Amino acid sequence: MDNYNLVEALVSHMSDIDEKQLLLYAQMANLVNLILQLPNIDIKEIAENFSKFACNAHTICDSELRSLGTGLYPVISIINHSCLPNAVLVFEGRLAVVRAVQHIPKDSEVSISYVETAASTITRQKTLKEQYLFTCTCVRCNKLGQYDDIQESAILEGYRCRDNGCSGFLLRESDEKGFVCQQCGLIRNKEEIRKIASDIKALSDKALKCSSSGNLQEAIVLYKNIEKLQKEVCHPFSIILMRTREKLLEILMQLEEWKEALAICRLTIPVYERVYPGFHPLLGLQYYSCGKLEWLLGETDDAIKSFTKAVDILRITHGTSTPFMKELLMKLEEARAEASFKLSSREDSYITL
Ligand SMILES: C[S@@+](CC[C@H](N)C(=O)[O-])C[C@H]1O[C@@H](n2cnc3c(N)ncnc32)[C@H](O)[C@@H]1O
Repeated sequence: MDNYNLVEALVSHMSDIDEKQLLLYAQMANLVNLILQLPNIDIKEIAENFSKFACNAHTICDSELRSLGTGLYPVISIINHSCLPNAVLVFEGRLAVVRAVQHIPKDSEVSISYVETAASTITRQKTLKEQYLFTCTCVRCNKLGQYDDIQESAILEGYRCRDNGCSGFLLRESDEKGFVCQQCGLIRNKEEIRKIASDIKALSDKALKCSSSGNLQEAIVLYKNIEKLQKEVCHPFSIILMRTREKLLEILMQLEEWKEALAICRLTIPVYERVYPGFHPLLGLQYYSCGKLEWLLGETDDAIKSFTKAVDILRITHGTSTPFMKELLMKLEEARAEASFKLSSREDSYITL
């Protein structure tokens, strides 16, 4: 590396990590020493670099945010985290690009998110503390414990009301026997929820085994059953239900079950809009998937709407000059051309009649 002095300046948190982790880094450093056999090697420095890597490295993704590996970008590592960031980090090949997703006033700090933002405050804070060793005090985290934050967490990771027509969220009853809907007051029995949760767990274990062993047909059946059970217990805007649908979508796409895939993709959109608001790349990409499925299935007008929404977001997060964006813009143009061709053929047939 030409600019090792930048690595030297990175935060390592060596004094904050626990003994078990320290020992692991020391063992890894010894292994490096054994392999390299260099004279004057500083084992402590190598151990410290492992620690630096853990809290400064970024996941390198392709344009569709599929993970490709991990890399240390010392200049990008200057950027702090926020759960409501004003910028995103994307990769163009190996090149790391930070793009603003909102107006950033002069002299204010640029922030990106180190973690999945679609999670409750407690979950986000736990991940940040464990991996990056700090307590986040961003605008979202500062609401921890306030009614809005409790409501948001209960919607994202909690349970739904027993009445299917009610969109309320549930909180634990003071005597811990069940959960009370904060909208209609209905009580949901703890045992009923526990039973469904344990059925979901058993099915999830099986589904995971099936999908990793390539038994996709069986996996689909199991994920559909999981989705059915989760719909009974999870709030309609639950991210747990959303993750199951993402898994279903992924397998349906692999099996080329386009119609069912589109139905599932459409179900995820309102949840994505809620949990990835503004110019979030994941929302843009979900619109893009939706558009591709609609176009494939001949639903050209809907495809144009979805591609347009994808372009509106992804031109901000991904720029407009990458091959990925050029392909999306071309698809939008082709869909528009197809729609006008369909329209003119319809008009021609009216004239003939
Ligand atoms: C990639 S570095 C960011 C740059 C770092 N602040 C520095 O000065 O070198 C990640 C580390 O920065 C600190 N950090 C990042 N975001 C933070 C935030 N929102 N609040 C407090 N500390 C933060 C944490 O110590 C974290 O482990």
